[in-house]
Amino acid sequence: ILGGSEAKPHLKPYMASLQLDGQHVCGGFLIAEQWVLSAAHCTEETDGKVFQVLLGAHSLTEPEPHKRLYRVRAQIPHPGSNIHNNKDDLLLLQLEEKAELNEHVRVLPFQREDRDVAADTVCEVAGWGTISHSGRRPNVLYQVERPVISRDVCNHRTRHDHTITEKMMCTDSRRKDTCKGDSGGPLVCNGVAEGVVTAGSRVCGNYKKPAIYTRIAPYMAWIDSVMASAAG
Ligand SMILES: O=C(O)c1[nH]c2ccc(F)cc2c1NC(=O)[C@H]1C[C@@H]1c1ccccc1
Repeated sequence: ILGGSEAKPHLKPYMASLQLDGQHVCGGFLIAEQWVLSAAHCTEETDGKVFQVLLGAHSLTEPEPHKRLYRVRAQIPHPGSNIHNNKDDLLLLQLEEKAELNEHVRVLPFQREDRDVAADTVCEVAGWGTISHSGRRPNVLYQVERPVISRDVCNHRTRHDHTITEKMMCTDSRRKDTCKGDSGGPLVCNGVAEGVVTAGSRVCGNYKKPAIYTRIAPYMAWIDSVMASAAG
C-alpha cells in the first residue's frame, strides 16, 4: 500500500495473508467460513506449491492471540485466468477446516448485484504489500482510501488503453495506491467487497496507470458453484 497508513488492528478481520514457507505472497479475504478469495496470478511462480492462509493477523511477524495459519485443501483459479492478461484473475482457496470466527476473524460479504460502483465513490483497500517505491515490506497491515474512476477514463489511450473489461474496475492511483503484495485483497466500498486487487505486475503510484480490480459480482455464479460443489 503506497501513501496509506497502518490499519487499526483487527478492524479488517476478513483480511488474509497467502503465504509460502512463512513468507507473505498475496492478500485475500474470507468470503465464507472455509473459503478465501484472492487473485489467480498469485499462484504463478509458486511451481505448484500450495499456500497457507494466515487469518486474524495484524502483524505478520509478532505473536498475536487470534493469529492462526490454516492449511489449504484446494486452490481453484478461475478457468479463464491466464498469464497473458488480467482477465478472470480470481483464485478460490478452500481451507482444510472451517475458520474459527471471532472478533478478529470474520467473513466479508461481497457484492452480488452486477452494477458498476459510481465514479468518485471512495472505497478502501488494505494489504501487507510494499509501502514505498523502494519496495519496503511492512510487517503490519496498511490501508488506504481510493476513489473509483470510470471505466471510460481508465480505458483512455494514455491510461489502460481499452484493456479494462466490464468485469474490471479502477481506482485513482495518484500517489496513494495498491502495490506488489496487495494483490488478492478486497476493494471495500460501503462495507461490501466490490473488487479484488489484480495481481498482474503494474507500476504503483503513477496516476497514468490506475489500479485495476476484478469486479466480484460478475463471478457470483462461479464462486457459489465452486463452494457448493466442494462443500462438506
Ligand atoms: O502482489 C502481486 O501483484 C503479485 N503478483 C504475483 C504473481 C506471481 C507471484 F509469484 C507473486 C505475485 C505477487 N506478489 C508478490 O510478488 C509478493 C512477494 C511480494 C511481496 C511484496 C510486498 C510484501 C511482501 C511480499
